[in-house]
Amino acid sequence: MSTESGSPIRCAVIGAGAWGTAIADRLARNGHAVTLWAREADVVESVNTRHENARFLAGATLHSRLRASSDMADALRGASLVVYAAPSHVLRPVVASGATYVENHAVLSVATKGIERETLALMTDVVASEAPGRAVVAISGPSFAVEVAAQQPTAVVAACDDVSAATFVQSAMSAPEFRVYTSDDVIGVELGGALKNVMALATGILDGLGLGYNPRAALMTRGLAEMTRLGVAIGARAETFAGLAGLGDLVLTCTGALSRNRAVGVAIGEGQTLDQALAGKESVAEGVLNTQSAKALADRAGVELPIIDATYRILFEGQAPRAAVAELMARELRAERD
Ligand SMILES: NC(=O)C1=CN([C@@H]2O[C@H](COP(=O)(O)OP(=O)(O)OC[C@H]3O[C@@H](n4cnc5c(N)ncnc54)[C@H](O)[C@@H]3O)[C@@H](O)[C@H]2O)C=CC1
Ligand SMILES: O=C(CO)COP(=O)(O)O
Repeated sequence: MSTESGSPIRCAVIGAGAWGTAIADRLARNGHAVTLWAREADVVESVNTRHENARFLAGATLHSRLRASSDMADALRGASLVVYAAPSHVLRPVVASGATYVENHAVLSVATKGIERETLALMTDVVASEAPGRAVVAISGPSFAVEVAAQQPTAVVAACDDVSAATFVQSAMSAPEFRVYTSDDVIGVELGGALKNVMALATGILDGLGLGYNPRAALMTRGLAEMTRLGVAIGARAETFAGLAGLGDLVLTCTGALSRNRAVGVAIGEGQTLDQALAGKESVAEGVLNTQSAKALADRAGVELPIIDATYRILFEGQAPRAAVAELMARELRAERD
């Protein structure tokens, strides 16, 4: 299964939002033959004729070898590597709609960050259940699509319990400006990517309230403790949350001005409702749905997550952000390690 960097393979990237487009471009730059599946005809046209995804990644010049298609069979046939990058709420139907065209020998991978709301399944489990019989590798870590497309140095992690599948993805994607580590802690890597989006919303709310730097640092630190606590309860390793898909992505998304989740939080902290903050946006803020699924997952596992609960109350129960902050600060005093 191993691919030396430099031995070209056929790849399909399914989902042409900002992240799918940046990944497809990265693979094309490594010499692979890449087809990017997009559901929007204007995206296909824009990529194929102008080497740009004007709708979801405007301004980035894509490699001329990258081809887009709206035909799932065309994209998937002959592909040795398939990367799914549709948002979490539509990943299952997107994978299912192309499952019959996926090659038996293909390595599957998923770059979506989320927990399925209805089933509380991780994204690798969604892919595995809709296109069974192949290894599924989670790709996660601190990686704004626009910076990857601009070839700015980035490090991510590819996680699978099948080490050779993770190494296959590592070899196919790595480049001087794109460093891919491997991991066998799929749950930790996936949960880190899903939960940091909730923390980005929460830190955005603090920033929107104008509360300064102290609460942001406190929230990120205690947020990481919550992420780790839930992860360990469902089978992840604690140290994974100190890695790229945990702390790394938490720092990026909670502090980076490019984060869509953080921006939604800022708008809410400034006084908008959730509907107002999301109005007119075509891009996804996964943290919104993932606040619901993370809370449900924690309830099922019997784990206490005060910051995620507070975010839930603000987003879905109308609690005033300042009241939620006051409630968090007034919780019973305890030792840090508890
Ligand atoms: N944008 C980024 O910098 C990064 C995004 N991600 C993750 O990648 C995933 C995809 O996000 P983006 O690429 O940013 O998306 P985006 O926000 O740029 O675009 C939205 C995407 O959703 C698709 N979509 C909307 N409704 C759909 C439907 N009913 N059926 C099928 N597809 C539908 C659109 O076709 C489009 O591809 C998310 O889980 C996100 O958290 C991960 C790392 C970086
Ligand atoms: O996951 C991301 C970077 O790693 C992107 O975060 P946002 O979806 O908040 O922009």
